[in-house]
Formats: sequence, structure tokens, C-alpha cells
Amino acid sequence: MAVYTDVSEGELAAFLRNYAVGDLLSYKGIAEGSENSNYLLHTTSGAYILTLYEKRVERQDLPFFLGLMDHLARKGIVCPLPVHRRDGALVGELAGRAAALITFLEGMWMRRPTVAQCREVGRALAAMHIAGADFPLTRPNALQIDGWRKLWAGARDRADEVEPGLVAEVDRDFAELERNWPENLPSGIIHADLFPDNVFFLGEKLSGLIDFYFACNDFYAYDLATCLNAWCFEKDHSYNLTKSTALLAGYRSVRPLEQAEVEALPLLARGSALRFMLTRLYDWLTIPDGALVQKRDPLEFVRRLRFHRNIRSAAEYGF
Ligand SMILES: Nc1ncnc2c1ncn2[C@@H]1O[C@H](COP(=O)(O)OP(=O)(O)O)[C@@H](O)[C@H]1O
Ligand SMILES: N[C@@H](CCOP(=O)(O)O)C(=O)O
Repeated sequence: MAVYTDVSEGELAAFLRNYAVGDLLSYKGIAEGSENSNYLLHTTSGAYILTLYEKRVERQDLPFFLGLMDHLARKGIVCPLPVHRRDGALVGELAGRAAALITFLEGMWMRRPTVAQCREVGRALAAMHIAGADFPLTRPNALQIDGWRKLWAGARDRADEVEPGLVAEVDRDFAELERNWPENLPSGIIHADLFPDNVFFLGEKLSGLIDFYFACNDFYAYDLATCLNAWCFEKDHSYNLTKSTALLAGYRSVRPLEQAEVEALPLLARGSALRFMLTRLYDWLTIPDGALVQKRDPLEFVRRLRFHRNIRSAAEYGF
């Protein structure tokens, strides 16, 4: 459960008086997510999500994230709309945190996505890349190699407690990724965390994308590589080629890939696996036991790293 910050009914009611959303009827903490504190609210005008921004979200980045949702929604990407306060601002303050209200999206995320749903995700990712191309704000990816280094510095000393030999293994990955990371691939706005829990479906039909709080400017193909990691491995850690073939085909049906992007995919997928392994490892080692947060297993992404290390050509992903 991700509720790091408790909110009292009194302070929430006072916070909501800054918005034209009617009176508070009910609210409850949401038992999903891991980065921010989220509450589902019902007011006399409808349902909303209240987010209190926690450790990995910089306040100065909020205009980018919230503006991006607004931009994408106007371009036909179904995603939450930030609600303006009466004074026009999108961000307020609640319980000592920066906080925002966004609209509630119908649908549910898929714990076992189907092949058809993987194809839909590929299409939606490409549509998002195209829709974001004229978004005027930019944000560098804070979780690129330099950011990974900082996480590693905070976790390296204890990494071998989680898996013996992990320090040496990850040090080698860093060296190779730093040496070979591509420099010039098509880039623009990417979601950067399009995991199944951030994509809603109503049946087989994709009904919306959420959680733009890692969005940034980076290679489009890196976002695609993250989707391969997030959608195409089964619970037993096997790679589902049918799903990845569908996801890639869905993506390419909306935005064709350049040959350089295809060729870079194994390295990008490896980098993406390292990135998610590192945030998970860092949290695994630093979030106290008993906190109301579900810690995610870093070893799932150590296995993905090993898988991508053995890929010899992008064709093995299902092109
Ligand atoms: N706009 C929304 N509509 C409906 N549910 C939402 C919305 N935004 C978030 N949620 C719910 O809150 C959960 C956590 O949101 P998310 O943005 O993924 O949090 P975090 O950034 O902490 O990971 C989601 O899994 C979903 O259940
Ligand atoms: N997707 C990341 C964790 C980020 O959490 P989210 O709830 O914001 O998607 C992972 O799986 O490590």
C-alpha cells in the first residue's frame, strides 16, 4: 500500500475548498502504487484522485507532469486531467506535501495481460510518443545512467546481501552500458514507467494511461524496451515471445521504428532492467519493514538483466 502521508478529514475538507469540486463525501487511501500517497475521493461532483508527492518527485517538475497530462488528454490520449484550483494553480499544499487533484479514470489494470492487451499497449505507447512530440516543456531523464549511479552508490554496499555476487555483476553491467549507450536515437516525451499497473482496461480495450511521474525526454525506443520488461515476462520469469511480438507490432503499426532503434533494443532493454532493479534494490534496502508500502522484488529485474545480456540480435524479441 502506498500511503506515506496521512490526511485528516478536516485538513482535506479545507484543501478542497480551494477547488470547485463540491463537498467531500468520502475518501480512502489507495492500496496500490509505490511512489506517492494516493487517495480516492468522492465529492458531490464526482470521483477524483488526490496525490501527495513524495520522495522521488521534485516539486519543480510538477508543472511538467501535470501539464503533460493536460496536453496528452487534449490530443486524444486517455489519461487523467489535472483539476485547476480556484486561483488557477494546479498544485497546492496538504499535510506538508505538494498535492494535486486529478480526474478518476474508469477501468482496471491487468495482473495477467493477454497478447491482445500487449498489442494495445504497444499502440498506446506509440500514440503517446506522437501526441507528446509538440509538448513545449522538457525534462531530462533523472533516471538515466548518472541517476542509476547515485542509486547504486546508496545500495552497493549491501547488494550482496540480496544476491551473493550481485555487486560484481552490476559493476560489469555499468561498465558495458556506459561504454555502449547510444547517443542519437529518435527521442521526445516518454512515459518511462508504463507497467501494467499504469494501464487501465475495460475488457480487452485499453481505457487509459496513468502515473506520468517519471515522464521525461529520452529515446522512444527506451520506453519501448521498458514495456518489453514490464509486459512480456511471465510470473515464472520466462520471456513470452508471443506477447513481445504483439507489443512490437502494435507499436510499429502506429510509429514505425528506424533500423538503429531496432538494433539498440537489446542494450536499451538491459539498461531499463538495470534502472528498475536499482530503484527496487534501493527501496528494498531503505524502506523500513512495516511501512505501508509493498516493496517490489529487485531480483525479478536481475533475471531480466541476465536475459537481455544473452540476446544476440533484436530479432529474438519478436521482430
Ligand atoms: N486517475 C486515476 N483514476 C483511477 N485510479 C487511479 C488514478 N490515478 C491513480 N489511480 C489509482 O492509484 C493507484 C496508484 O497510482 P499511481 O499513480 O500508480 O501511484 P504511484 O505513483 O505511487 O505508483 C493506481 O494503481 C490506481 O489504482
Ligand atoms: N514500476 C516500477 C515501480 C514504480 O511504481 P508504480 O506503481 O509507479 O508503477 C517497478 O515495477 O519497479
